[in-house]
Amino acid sequence: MNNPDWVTRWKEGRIGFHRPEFNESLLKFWPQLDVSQTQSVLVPLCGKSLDMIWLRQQGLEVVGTELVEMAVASFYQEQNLQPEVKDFQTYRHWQADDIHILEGDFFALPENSLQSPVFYDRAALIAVPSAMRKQYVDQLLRAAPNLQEGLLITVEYDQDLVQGPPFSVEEDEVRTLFSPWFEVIKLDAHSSFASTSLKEKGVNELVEVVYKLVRK
Ligand SMILES: C[S@@+](CC[C@H](N)C(=O)[O-])C[C@H]1O[C@@H](n2cnc3c(N)ncnc32)[C@H](O)[C@@H]1O
Repeated sequence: MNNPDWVTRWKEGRIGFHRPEFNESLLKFWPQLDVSQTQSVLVPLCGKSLDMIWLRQQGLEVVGTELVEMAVASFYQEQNLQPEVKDFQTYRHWQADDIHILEGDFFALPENSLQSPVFYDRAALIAVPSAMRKQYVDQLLRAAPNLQEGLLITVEYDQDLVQGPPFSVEEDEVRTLFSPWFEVIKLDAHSSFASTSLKEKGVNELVEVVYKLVRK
């Protein structure tokens, strides 16, 4: 995972993954999670996703993690929130209105530093190159060992047409990665929009796949 590339992408505005509306699958499938007792949700590799606003509107504390300062600053600015910012050893903690973002390398977050019992992964796993995906899942559980449930949204398309990210992550791989810890339940698969940059490279259609993960 090349961190300078992400900084450059944000600087140059190459953020086709960012959506100006809430994710429809989040709205549709979040109620299928058993979140009635949950107070906090983890959003790894959160960018400036509006989905954090929707999750906050459900009464949850939101804890995002994001590498790029510009993404974090833009999130709070665009939401007219004035964050408090504190420096810790491996990350900077931003927070306003119970939306916390840990700015820094997700892979460097200390063990047990995240307490949320639920996570929401949209375009996080699929942003990670294949060689690092096991490390991503290991680190998710190392930093947030109390995770009990998650909603995971991936994409599948012909990876021969274009290098990711986003990477196409097939169901078999999702099962291999998560099934040591979670029951993997496929909730939905539907065709979805391809960003302009993917379309330019010949990807006209991709399938968005939604999974519910329940800790074993
Ligand atoms: C494809 S985007 C998805 C953002 C968000 N989940 C969304 O749905 O809009 C992936 C995000 O992960 C961030 N990122 C990449 N590597 C990271 C790392 N090692 N630690 C934390 N964030 C990272 C990028 O800066 C980018 O904002």
